[in-house]
Amino acid sequence: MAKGNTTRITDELYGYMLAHNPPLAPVQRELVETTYARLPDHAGMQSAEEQAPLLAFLVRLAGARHVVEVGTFTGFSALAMALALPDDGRLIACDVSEEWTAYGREAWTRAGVAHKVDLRIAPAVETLRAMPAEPHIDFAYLDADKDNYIAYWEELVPRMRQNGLIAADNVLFRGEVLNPAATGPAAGIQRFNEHVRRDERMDTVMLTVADGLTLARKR
Ligand SMILES: C[S@@+](CC[C@H](N)C(=O)[O-])C[C@H]1O[C@@H](n2cnc3c(N)ncnc32)[C@H](O)[C@@H]1O
Repeated sequence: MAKGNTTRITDELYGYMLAHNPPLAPVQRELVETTYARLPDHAGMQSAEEQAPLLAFLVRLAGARHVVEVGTFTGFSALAMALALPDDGRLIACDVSEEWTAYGREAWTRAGVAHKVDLRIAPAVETLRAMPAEPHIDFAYLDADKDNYIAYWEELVPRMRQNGLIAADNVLFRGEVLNPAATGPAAGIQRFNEHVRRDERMDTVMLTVADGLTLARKR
């Protein structure tokens, strides 16, 4: 075992970690359960439970008012960020699915945060390109189609204000990043990770949170 790789995350230890995080609000828990009950074939796309308090923490740490999410699905990560935003904060949530994001709309309304979420149904590259070009985004969460991660990154980075944060999900892609013959989304993540590593506009750190999470700060 490599030095530093000291703690194997068993199910029991994972449960311990969750139990020592802020608990999900009932509306968050219900959204997780509804997603798994209604969309069992797709629910694995939902961000991991511990990412909800982490995203809320990062939104608050960044003092964010302008947040962008690329990949909303049934709205779990958007709900966590919207709950953490101040009342005049705005989250632009990008997705292509009316069907999946409808679950999110319902949960955001029940949570009393729907007024903070501006859902844009369109390919996310188009939504990002239509946003003001100057640096104004405080926090961005990247969690959509992996082949386009570099395109999303290139639209986001110039629009991030100094010290603004980007969190990119699935950067370990269930370990497939190690596969030299990887194709499809895994290869997209491999290219993205190399691209990010060389980007001198941002400070970056890759973490073994959930399926791998890269955090980046605009210099
Ligand atoms: C991994 S899921 C997002 C999970 C979500 N962040 C959550 O925690 O529940 C990826 C989402 O990206 C969306 N997506 C895929 N291609 C897209 C594109 N070109 N533009 C915008 N959204 C896209 C899918 O519809 C899907 O809802």
